[in-house]
Amino acid sequence: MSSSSSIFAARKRRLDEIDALVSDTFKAPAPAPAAPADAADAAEEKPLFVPRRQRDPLHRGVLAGSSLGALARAEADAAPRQSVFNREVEEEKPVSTRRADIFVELLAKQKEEELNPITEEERRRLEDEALLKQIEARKPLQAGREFADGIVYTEPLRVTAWQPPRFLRELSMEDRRKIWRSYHAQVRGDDVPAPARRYEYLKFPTPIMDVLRKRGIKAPLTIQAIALPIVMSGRDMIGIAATGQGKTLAFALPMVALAMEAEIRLPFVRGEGPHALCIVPSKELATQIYDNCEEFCKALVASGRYPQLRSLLCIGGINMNEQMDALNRGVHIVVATPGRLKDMLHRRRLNLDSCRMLVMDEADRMLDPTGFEEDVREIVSYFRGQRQTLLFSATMPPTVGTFAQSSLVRPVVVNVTKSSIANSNISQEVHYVPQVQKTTRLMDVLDTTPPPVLVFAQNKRDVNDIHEYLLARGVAVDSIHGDRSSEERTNAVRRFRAGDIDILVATDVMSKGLDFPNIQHVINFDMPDCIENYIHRIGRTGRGGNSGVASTFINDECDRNVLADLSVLLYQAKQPGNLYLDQICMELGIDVPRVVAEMESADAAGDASGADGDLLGRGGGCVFCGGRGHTANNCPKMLKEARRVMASARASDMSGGGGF
Ligand SMILES: Nc1ncnc2c1ncn2[C@@H]1O[C@H](COP(=O)(O)OP(=O)(O)OP(=O)(O)O)[C@@H](O)[C@H]1O
Repeated sequence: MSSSSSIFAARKRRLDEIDALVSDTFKAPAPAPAAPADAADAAEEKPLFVPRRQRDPLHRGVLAGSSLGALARAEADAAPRQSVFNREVEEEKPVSTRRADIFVELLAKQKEEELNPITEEERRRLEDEALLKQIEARKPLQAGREFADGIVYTEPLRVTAWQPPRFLRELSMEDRRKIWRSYHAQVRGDDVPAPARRYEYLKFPTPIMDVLRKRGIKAPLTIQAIALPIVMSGRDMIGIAATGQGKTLAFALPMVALAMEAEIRLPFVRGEGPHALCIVPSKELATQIYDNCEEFCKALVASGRYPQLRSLLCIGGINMNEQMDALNRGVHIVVATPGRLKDMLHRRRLNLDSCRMLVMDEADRMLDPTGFEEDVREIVSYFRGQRQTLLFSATMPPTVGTFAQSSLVRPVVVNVTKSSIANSNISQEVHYVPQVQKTTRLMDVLDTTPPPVLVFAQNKRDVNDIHEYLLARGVAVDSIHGDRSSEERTNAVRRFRAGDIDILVATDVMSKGLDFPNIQHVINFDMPDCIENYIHRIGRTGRGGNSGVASTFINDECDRNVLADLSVLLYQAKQPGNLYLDQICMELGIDVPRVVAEMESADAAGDASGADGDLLGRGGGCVFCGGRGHTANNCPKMLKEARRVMASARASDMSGGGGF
């Protein structure tokens, strides 16, 4: 197929999808039960109740940065600004009609493009630019008081008195750049502290050094060597490093150090704290980080030379009454998932009045408008003073990274993934497996490596089916997904960690941040719906310098754009290709070697330009999900989100409330 006809075919498909969405929107809701005559009269007199969030055109663009968001925002911007006291009364259009307007406009725009084509490249550039503008225009994360008083911080907050040893302080900027280059790291920001090649340079107390030694940790890994001096100096930071590269210590150690220094300076009285807050997307990850911090806190107090530090695990499913003692005495460190933390803040069981460090691990998920952004906004609104903000992740799509940067104070961005975002310790295999043969093929692939093995599937039902299938064959297996109780999830993780089971089957709930000792093999029973999740999933193996295998089943049911992303990723990571992936790329008109060459030359140009390049990958690929085999125009994640937003809008229209 020629490339222009394949582009046309792709466009046609997209038009069809949009047509389907539009016709879905117009679909009449199920007829309501007939109302009594007088009730019907009353309904005619009173305007229908429309929730406030639905009245606000911005909320219809909850999918910030999407075409939907763009159109909704454009609509909001175009509207004349009116004083609260001098407001024209406008006839309110029914919500569903307004939403339909957006789609009609979107459709018209697409059709016009069909009639007056611009070059593919030009169109992509314009769309990406518009998308990034939308993201940049998003309100930064702010505490309530900052918002009310218009406070803008311009200088970083010195949260500890720590300073680097003199010889590091005196290193010239040029020498610092040389060291970063020797680490293959890209570092951007002004006046960035020099990296520390040894833990001794970081001056952590002896009990902390003893714990590191006990864990077999001798020298800082790259992200730790670069990030720790930056974080300890009080700078806001975005740290991007491939999975399993030791990001946790880069923020856990400073959290403990900050809490320790604060407690020594001014001991807590009842009900105070925390000094440091870490929020993450899953309970399992929160537990893992909490355990990490606890080990350091316990070692400090056990030495008899340091005061006791109390940390709190704040996740759903945990009985907070059991932690009342710690809460009453004041907690120094809180590790939380957003839902439970919001609840604790609402009920004033916890406050952030003295919190000076905010950490988000898996930050792209935390700040993604389709993830936890709204929750994070609410949590940040509880802060009462300036804080140091640290964002860590293995992936950072440009839209999220750009927004994140806008919410930090003179941030330093550290990217140690270089051009290859896939972890090179992982051997990646891709198998074409028809849907009906997947389970039998799973047994074959399982036989190729020793346990422990993690199997990922997209749907909870598939996870249950695989679990039962393996159990029936006498395999020591357990499973995790969102519908299993907290207790079942905790047990499964504990048994897998302890080696009581060989195989854990899970949805993506387990794909981010979890660190199991020495996983040999990750099997993707299906291809995830975006390339970021693929990177996180396979990153459960090949961690901390170990090697591992990742096997992925693909077939005609997979999203072709995600397969194109995978093809680029494999080529970039110098992994064996796959004929089926090659064929997909050919059909989509994607020249994989050229895409990779362009990415590498953009990286090289960034390196050569020194301190002011862009580390958030805006040089190519999809600005919405970071995939390199497609652009925002045909981003599967965006399309999926559009469908989700439409479905929830329909549901709320039908129930008469809720909003997005
Ligand atoms: N300096 C070090 N030397 C050796 N091993 C280390 C070092 N630092 C961390 N590790 C080990 O590396 C493994 C991965 O660390 P960690 O979980 O922090 O990775 P990560 O970058 O956060 O990964 P992910 O992106 O998946 O969350 C852990 O088992 C950890 O104990």
